[in-house]
Parts: sequence; C-alpha cells; structure tokens
Amino acid sequence: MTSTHTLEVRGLQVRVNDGGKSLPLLKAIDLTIEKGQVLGLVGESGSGKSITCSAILQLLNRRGLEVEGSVRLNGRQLTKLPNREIRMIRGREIGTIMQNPMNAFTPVYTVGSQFVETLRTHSKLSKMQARAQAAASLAEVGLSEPARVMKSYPHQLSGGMLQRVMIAISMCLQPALVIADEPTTALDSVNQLQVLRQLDKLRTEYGTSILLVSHDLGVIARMADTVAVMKAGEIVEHADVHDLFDRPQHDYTRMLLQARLRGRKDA
Ligand SMILES: Nc1ncnc2c1ncn2[C@@H]1O[C@H](COP(=O)(O)OP(=O)(O)OP(=O)(O)O)[C@@H](O)[C@H]1O
Repeated sequence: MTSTHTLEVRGLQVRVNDGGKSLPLLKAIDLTIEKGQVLGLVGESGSGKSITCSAILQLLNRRGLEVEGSVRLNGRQLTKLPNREIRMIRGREIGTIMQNPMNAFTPVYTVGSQFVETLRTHSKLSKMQARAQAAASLAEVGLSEPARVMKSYPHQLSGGMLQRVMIAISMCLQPALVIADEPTTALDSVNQLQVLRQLDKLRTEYGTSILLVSHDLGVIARMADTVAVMKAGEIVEHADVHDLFDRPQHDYTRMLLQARLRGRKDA
C-alpha cells in the first residue's frame, strides 16, 4: 500500500512506568500531514504536545518510556529503524525548530562551523561549497550580515536569529517534515512575524510539511491548514482550520477558543 501522506501516525501510545504502575502519557493518537501542509497541534500545558513531537522523532525509547504504534514518513516506518538510521533521518528528512534554539547549538563552536558540519554530514558538499550554501541560505532567511552570523557563537545571536538559522539549515537540507515546537513563543512580535514568514516559505517553496505546536491560536489560524486539539494525551478534535475556528465540535475546543477571545478582551 502506498501512502500519500508525508507523515502518518497511527495508534501512537506512550506510557511511563511510575512505581510499578504503567501510566499513559499518549493514548493511541492518529495524525496525518499532507505534502506542503501545516498541521497545528494545540492544547493546554501538559496535554502531550511535546511528547508527541519527541515520539515522532523516536527520542523516547531511550528515556525509559514505553512507545507503541506506527510513525511513517513518506510511507517508511520509523519505529523499528536502528539508531544510526534514525539519526540520519533527524536533520536530513525531519528538521526541528524548538522553542529554545540555544539548545540546538553547541556553545563552543561558531554558528557557521556547526551549519557547515550539519550540511556536510547530510550531503557530499565540500567545505567551501557548504560555506557558500550556508551563507546564501542565511541571506535568504533575512539575516542581513551572513558573514557575521557565521562567525558568531550561539550566545552572541538573539533567539529570533538562531530560529532563522535553524530554518536556513532546513532550507538547505529540504527535509520532508519540519517539527516546530513553540518556535515563536520566546520571541518578540517582530521576530515572531519573520520566523512565521520563513516557515511559510519553507512549505510554499520547498513543499516541506510542518507540524506546528503552538499555544497561540493566532499563530495557528495564520499558518495551519488542519488543526489537532490535544487534551490529556488524546486528540479530541482534528479538523480543517476554518471548520475548527467556525464550528468547533468538542467542548474543550470551544473552551480554548473562548479563552483566546477572553485573552484578547483583557489585553
Ligand atoms: N519523561 C517523562 N516521564 C514522565 N512523564 C513525562 C515525561 N515527559 C513528559 N511527561 C509528562 O507528560 C505530560 C505531557 O507533557 P508534554 O511536555 O508533552 O506537554 P505539553 O502539551 O507539551 O505542555 P507544554 O505546553 O507545557 O509544553 C505531562 O504531564 C508531563 O509531566
């Protein structure tokens, strides 16, 4: 059977062993994302959004959590792959953009050397070719002084700049899927807008599918094609973005939307 989805998650369960008792963190969730589409994942704090991202990235088994179910990327089952293969898939086929981009970089190497190293790990580019591509890509994401950015250490750049470096890496590697977990939460509104624009470019120009986690329903309304709503480790509603905002089916979704309206009035 051939899959038309970039990402297809079926019956994904995560359980934690707590003093001999096995407690569910994710309760058999299903998700799909089509090529070039953005799936927004929303839900209150602790509902399981980050666990979902980590489970898709195959990062949980080694943390002593029990994981079951199926995760397919362009039809290929990721759950049974050896670590070496998964490490190559992370970066090359699945890019990540996280809330705190500082964690994605090693503090003691320049941003340029880490960018070049990442490109060379996943391609056959020479050092010079990789440097040229990295600089061009930094300019493409709107960083006006690529040479300075390349020479900087991570702590010398702002969060918004580092987020855009992460996006620039994805633009070079053109992964099938980017997982963006609260990518704009730590940014001011100008940087937020720039990062969202670049994420949008990633999907329109490169056909990248994006799993976008955000507690900000304004960001979701602007970016997502479909939305999945999580509550206590379950997907309670998965709908087209317009249907979700116009005709929410689940009480919990209605509550999230009302909380947003209240937040706007209070602001
Ligand atoms: N390694 C772990 N072991 C045990 N429980 C965990 C582990 N990681 C997360 N949890 C629990 O799983 C639940 C879901 O956490 P998760 O971080 O996915 O929530 P979230 O929806 O991303 O929240 P937030 O919006 O605050 O980031 C929480 O109750 C959390 O305490």
